[in-house]
Amino acid sequence: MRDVGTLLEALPYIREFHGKTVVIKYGGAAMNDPALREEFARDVVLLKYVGLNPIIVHGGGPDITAYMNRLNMPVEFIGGLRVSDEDTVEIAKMVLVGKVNKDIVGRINRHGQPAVGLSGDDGQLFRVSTMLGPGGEDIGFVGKIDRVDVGVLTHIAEDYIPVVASVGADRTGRSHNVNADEAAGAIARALGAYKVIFLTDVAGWLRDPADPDSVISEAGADEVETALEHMQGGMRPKLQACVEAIHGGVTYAHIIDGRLPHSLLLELFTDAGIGTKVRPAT
Ligand SMILES: Nc1ncnc2c1ncn2[C@@H]1O[C@H](COP(=O)(O)OP(=O)(O)O)[C@@H](O)[C@H]1O
Ligand SMILES: CC(=O)N[C@@H](CCC(=O)OP(=O)(O)O)C(=O)O
Repeated sequence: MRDVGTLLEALPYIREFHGKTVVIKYGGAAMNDPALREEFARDVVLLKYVGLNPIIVHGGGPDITAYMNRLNMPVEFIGGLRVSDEDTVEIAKMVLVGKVNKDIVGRINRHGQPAVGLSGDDGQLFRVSTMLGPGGEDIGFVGKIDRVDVGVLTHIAEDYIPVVASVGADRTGRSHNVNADEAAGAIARALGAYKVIFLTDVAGWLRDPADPDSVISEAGADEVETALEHMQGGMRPKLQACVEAIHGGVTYAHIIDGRLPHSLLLELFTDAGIGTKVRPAT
């Protein structure tokens, strides 16, 4: 009975989300654990089967750091963004496009839906300009997405699940490393997505980062903007991306715990939402 109850609980959500675009930022723990990687791919395939239009944007920061360590390269983050010289961008591109992207595409394919991997360069999906750190610091070739070619994504999404790696070039063709949260927010905004969902390695946005039980379950974009004035670390680009997505017309942005098996399905299809939900300002 419990199983059929779960299905019945999901039905109104399946109806609500049918045909809607959901941008999913895949990163954190859900990406590092092989069993969770497999479950994530299966969940995404299920979303496509029940009529949603999932667009995947992935990170891979820990993998980039691991390769930089192997090469004895210095690793530095400012405000959650990796300081990126030319060599760092090259490593980020190799790891994200060559390794992580293909792993995700392969898994989704194997679960029964064809996926296509893209970076900002493919079909000129997006163009970037060099951005500064939160205090106006020079952080190298870190890109902010200026323009997304929505046509490329909508075209591909008709038949495939797009899987986007967050590297792209500026108008002169110079490659930049883009934080994957920023990329997901910009893509959700450009597409006018219904939702953008960030999977990460904590339970959500925590009132006290040292207290895992202090999840803020719901916040307006205005409250998030105020908090951003004093925030550092990996949650910063995520919340920034939530605000930008909401300002761009995305209805809801969610930050959820990727360590929890099937967190994506729980967030979308059950009454008890998980993590942090960011809504338009009230
Ligand atoms: N207020 C906060 N709430 C939650 N996490 C925070 C907060 N402040 C800083 N963080 C840090 O942000 C991290 C998540 O960002 P990040 O490591 O970039 O994740 P991902 O790889 O999923 O993009 C958390 O593991 C935590 O260490
Ligand atoms: C500029 C910048 O910070 N780029 C990120 C890109 C990957 C990423 O965002 O990965 P996660 O989502 O797993 O953190 C980086 O180099 O780590």
